[in-house]
Amino acid sequence: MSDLSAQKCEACRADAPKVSDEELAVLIKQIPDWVPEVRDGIMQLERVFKFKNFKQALEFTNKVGAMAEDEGHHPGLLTEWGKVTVTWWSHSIKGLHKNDFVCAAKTDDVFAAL
Ligand SMILES: C[C@H](O)[C@H](O)[C@H]1CNC2=NC(N)=NC(=O)C2=N1
Repeated sequence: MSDLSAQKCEACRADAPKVSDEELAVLIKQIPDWVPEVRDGIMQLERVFKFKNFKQALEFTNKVGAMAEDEGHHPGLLTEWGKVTVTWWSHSIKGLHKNDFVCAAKTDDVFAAL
């Protein structure tokens, strides 16, 4: 468990600050497999996880979904044969909040524990 994944998501209101470029540079080092990407003008974190078949991909998807419900913070999840694309961003601020880095780290932990 990393320093990030040991944290809990906090309530994120519309006026919460987005992670700055400097903060992003520090945080991303703790989740090196995630790629920051701007989509539809919104900065997001994305990682593709590979599996042997659809069943394993779906099992991972459900575990990430359960973690997200527990945190009250929800990702984009695209489940396909042999892969799941997970995308984290904060809808309320249309960008990245610390919560997204916490949940990306927790997603890594879910994968590592399979
Ligand atoms: C009302 C509810 O708490 C909010 O809509 C939460 C739920 N999950 C969320 N998930 C994400 N990724 N961003 C949000 O802003 C968000 N808001």
